[in-house]
Amino acid sequence: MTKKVAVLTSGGDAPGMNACIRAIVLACERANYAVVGYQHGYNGLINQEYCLLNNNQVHNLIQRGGTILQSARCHEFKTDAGAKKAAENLAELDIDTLIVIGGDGSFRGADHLGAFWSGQILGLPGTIDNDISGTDATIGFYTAIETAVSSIDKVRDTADAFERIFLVEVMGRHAGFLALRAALASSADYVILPELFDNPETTLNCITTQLNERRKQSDHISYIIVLAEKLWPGGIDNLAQALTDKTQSEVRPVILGHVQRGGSPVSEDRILATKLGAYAVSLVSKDITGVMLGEQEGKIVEVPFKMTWGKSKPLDQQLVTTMKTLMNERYA
Ligand SMILES: Nc1ncnc2c1ncn2[C@@H]1O[C@H](COP(=O)(O)OP(=O)(O)O)[C@@H](O)[C@H]1O
Ligand SMILES: O=P(O)(O)OC[C@H]1O[C@](O)(COP(=O)(O)O)[C@@H](O)[C@@H]1O
Repeated sequence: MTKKVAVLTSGGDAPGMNACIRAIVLACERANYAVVGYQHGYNGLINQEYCLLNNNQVHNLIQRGGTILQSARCHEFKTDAGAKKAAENLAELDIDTLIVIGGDGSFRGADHLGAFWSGQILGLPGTIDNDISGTDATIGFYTAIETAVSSIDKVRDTADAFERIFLVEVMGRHAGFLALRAALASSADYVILPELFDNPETTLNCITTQLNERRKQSDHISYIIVLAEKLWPGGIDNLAQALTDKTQSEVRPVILGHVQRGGSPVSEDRILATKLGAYAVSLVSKDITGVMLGEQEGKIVEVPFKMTWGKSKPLDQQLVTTMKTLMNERYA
């Protein structure tokens, strides 16, 4: 074995992380590199908790959600002592390359580790939120959209049957990528996004105006509002109450929650994960470190870790315009 590669998954798990691990293991086997899987995110690095990976472990894996290495958040890794311990453990195992599959927090961690360990560190974007600068999409994003859309389709069935207003909260941490796409693809009536949120009163007035316009057209309407998480002051129940008070209508809140993190990855996530995983292994022994590998317009790009969380990634402006025309500003 000429090189030793380690891989871990960190932060919020995302569908496609397993597909990525599989690609790394198979590409390493082809290159005759040994592969170590650290478990429980950065906790595994600090506690020297690992397993050897070969093609037996990754057989029949590409379609499975979650991550066979488990994921976690790890406060100790943010300290110098934690990162130093991780560096010692990597040196003890003679690791040449560490591949971190995770979100922007995990890349801050990877960057921090680089101050204590001189081995090669590569990052692969894995999060349902798609909130990482430097890549058009993240592993898990497409599956989470499908999950949210199929759930909202079901909500619409009961919303129509009862002619009710429904609020559906989707994940995204502080970013609206998932909410915007889920709302458009499920033909929701209104979407409340962090990037465009003005204030509660303005938003309530817009929704009420829309409802009044719709009621002029028909006495029997249902109405679906998609809400990005952590956005409405006091949470989704407060919004439900405010809407009930303002419209005298029945409003029901639904929080999709962690359902959006699970399930079998859709083909776009499997392909992105496979492409980036195999490409990461092709960089082993090259003089490239401290970068995330992302995809921009179909091409793989190498983005320094510091650029992945630096500036906030903009929403697709064409989608925003479409959303405004067909949804939020339909009667403006
Ligand atoms: N500033 C930081 N310094 C060192 N490690 C960090 C830093 N920020 C995050 N991490 C590590 O990365 C882990 C995952 O980050 P988190 O933000 O929770 O998820 P994600 O990677 O999905 O964005 C954290 O639990 C911590 O171990
Ligand atoms: O699993 P937890 O700790 O409740 O975290 C929930 C958060 O994790 C996510 O599902 C994924 O976020 P990260 O990928 O940044 O970890 C967010 O959408 C959500 O806000």
